[in-house]
Amino acid sequence: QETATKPNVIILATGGTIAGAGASAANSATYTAAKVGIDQLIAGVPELSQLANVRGEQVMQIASESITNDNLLQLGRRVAELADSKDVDGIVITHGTDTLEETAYFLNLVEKTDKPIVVVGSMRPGTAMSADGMLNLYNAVAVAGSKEARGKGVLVTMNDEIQSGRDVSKMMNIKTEAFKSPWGPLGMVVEGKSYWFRLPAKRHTMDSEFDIKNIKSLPNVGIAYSYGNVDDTAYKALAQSGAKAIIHVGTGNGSVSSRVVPTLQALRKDGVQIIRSSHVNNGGFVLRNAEQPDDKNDWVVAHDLNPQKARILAMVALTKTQDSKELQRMFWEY
Ligand SMILES: NC(=O)CC[C@H](N)C(=O)O
Repeated sequence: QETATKPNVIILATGGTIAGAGASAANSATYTAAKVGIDQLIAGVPELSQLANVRGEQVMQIASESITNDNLLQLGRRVAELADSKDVDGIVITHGTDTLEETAYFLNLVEKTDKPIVVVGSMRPGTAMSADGMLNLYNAVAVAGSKEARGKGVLVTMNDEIQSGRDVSKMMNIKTEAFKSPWGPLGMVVEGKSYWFRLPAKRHTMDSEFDIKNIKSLPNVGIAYSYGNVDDTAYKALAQSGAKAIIHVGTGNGSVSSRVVPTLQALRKDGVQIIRSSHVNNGGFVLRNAEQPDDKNDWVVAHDLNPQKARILAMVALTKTQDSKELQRMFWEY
């Protein structure tokens, strides 16, 4: 029943394991993602109605490894429309966990609202023993409906933690404690109540210079992974396929093999932006002019952003500028 005192929370469903179904309760890892519709998901957690007036909308029904830039834009535009509505107090997005961190960071950059936006998934399908989706969704609605969550950027609620959508990453599959941030969670949500401990320091949402309403399309940005004995095949192929920027997934401090350096210098001269990130576990901590002379090569560093998050920021940034110095500024600020 609708009441004036409860917040209005919209759940936008996109698929993933939180909407997954397996053959038996023992199937925690073997199942089909994106099977269950949003109305059924909401009906499965009647306690949601104690937290908020909840309404669901099926935006897509996919496993998140298959998300496209067009899907991202479609979701981003719908979030912006709803955030503009005075009948909406908070937005929850159910999402597959594989690319959840990318979508959360994208929305964190482009949504001009201080209303809570919470992205949530699960590691086990609803049909499994000890399924985690119900509680994760309950926590997401609790946070999205709370006043304290306003203005804190896009959030992710998994495993009782409130994480910043900018920082959080799927660090482990299978485990329900899959999502971690190198800088720690922002808070906890327990029995529908949130407990906050820190705030994001980077620019986001209201304070961002990017706006989904001004983004018509996203440019082609590719990722090339580095390792011992790497050659330049992948970098050249990405450039040939029209990449405007290449995220170099370097070793350690985003270092670049001497076998690849001349190609990356040449690609930059041809107009391709080269952005150095790292493949160390948490995304690393890549500093300018350490390991490689970025000033001389006119390259950019991704700093603490992992490669997939660096790709998101590069795409969004390139809708505004083609200048590598501006790009670098954005990589420090977001
Ligand atoms: N745990 C999950 O959500 C993974 C399922 C699927 N690969 C997806 O990302 O949608």
